[in-house]
Amino acid sequence: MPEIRPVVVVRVHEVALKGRNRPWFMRVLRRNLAHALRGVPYQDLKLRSGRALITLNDVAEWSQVRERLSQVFGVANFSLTVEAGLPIEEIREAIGALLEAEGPPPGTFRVRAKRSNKDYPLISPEIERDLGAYIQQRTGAPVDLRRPDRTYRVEVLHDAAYVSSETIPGPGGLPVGVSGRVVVLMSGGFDSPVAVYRMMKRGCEVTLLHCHAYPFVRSTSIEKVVELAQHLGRHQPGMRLVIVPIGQAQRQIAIATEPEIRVVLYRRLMMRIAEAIAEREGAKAIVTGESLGQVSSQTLDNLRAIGAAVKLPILRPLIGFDKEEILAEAKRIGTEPISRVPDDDCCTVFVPRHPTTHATIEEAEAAEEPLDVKALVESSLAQRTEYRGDPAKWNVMDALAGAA
Ligand SMILES: Nc1ncnc2c1ncn2[C@@H]1O[C@H](COP(=O)(O)OP(=O)(O)OP(=O)(O)O)[C@@H](O)[C@H]1O
Repeated sequence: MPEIRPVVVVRVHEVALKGRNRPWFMRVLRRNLAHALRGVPYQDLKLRSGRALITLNDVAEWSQVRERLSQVFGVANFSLTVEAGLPIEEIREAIGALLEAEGPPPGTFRVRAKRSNKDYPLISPEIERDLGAYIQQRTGAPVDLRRPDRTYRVEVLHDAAYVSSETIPGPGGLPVGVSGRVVVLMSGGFDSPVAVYRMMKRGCEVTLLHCHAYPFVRSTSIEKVVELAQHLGRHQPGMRLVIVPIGQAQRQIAIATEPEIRVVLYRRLMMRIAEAIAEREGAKAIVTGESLGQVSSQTLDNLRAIGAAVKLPILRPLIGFDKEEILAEAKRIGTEPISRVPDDDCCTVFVPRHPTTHATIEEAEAAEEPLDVKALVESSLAQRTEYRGDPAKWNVMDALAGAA
């Protein structure tokens, strides 16, 4: 019996592998896998034939690796495998080792073979027949090609073969980093963290931006956003968070403008701050957690008046979602318990109970006329706190000191 070498085979969707971007795509995935596996002991992580192979020192490492891989976008599925040499006898032995470790199939079984090594002397159906006969002879289990109770998978690469019995679905999506960077406007609420998750799943690196009115209101939203960023940082190497106090700017807006339009003006201020940060960060779009008609500030008219303050595209991944759908996703991705903590929304300071629901761009621009908008953006930005590096080391006190 050969020594069992446990190797986790990580697979990506075929479609993502097409074209000239493939090597780069795989390198980004490799970086993200290494990030997800930090602190977990494993022997080696390498790329082979459009897969990532993680060699473990011991099968005992598997449960931790399995848990971490479920956080890595771009992973279609993965399996714990036994590595074998290329000769069919060695692949048989590896199947034997797998049967010894896991026991016989729970009922019927089939073998599925796939060759990236097209020079291999046997074609896939021949490999399947050979190994199927071997398993049958060893265990007596019957073959069922249509609806087997267990499928053994064999992947023949150029320098080794890998056999496995369980395929675990990954989160799918694209590796974080292949789609470019966005700035996400992040409150402490339920929606924006879900918007962050959605954008990361489509391959975007995110810089989070939180605006707050501390010390005019409590600091809870800042604490929540730092915690949310730490939680979401599991998916992205190099998470970034920028915290900007806008209480002073809001006060100046409140002095110079009618109450009904202030929420729209606060949002336009946030958009401009986001655009300034996007420029510094090399981000190509601004993202919000807005969903149409959810609250009074999210009517089509107001979204238009708010969006007109900036030139960058504004992406709203949740625009067509119901609150229940967003909440269900927030629970699934683990941000709901953090978002649930009550906080003070900075957009409610100095505003009436019934703000306008149908602002026009002209009204917003006219209301801003007495204000030096550029100076408001710059003075707010000057007080920002930037968090980079390992989110586990981020300290809320830095942002509070910056705003005091
Ligand atoms: N203090 C803030 N800092 C940065 N962005 C914010 C802030 N408040 C709101 N936003 C952005 O505006 C969007 C709409 O916020 P609003 O408070 O109107 O709705 P919401 O449904 O409560 O959203 P959320 O659940 O994300 O707070 C948020 O999803 C977020 O993208």
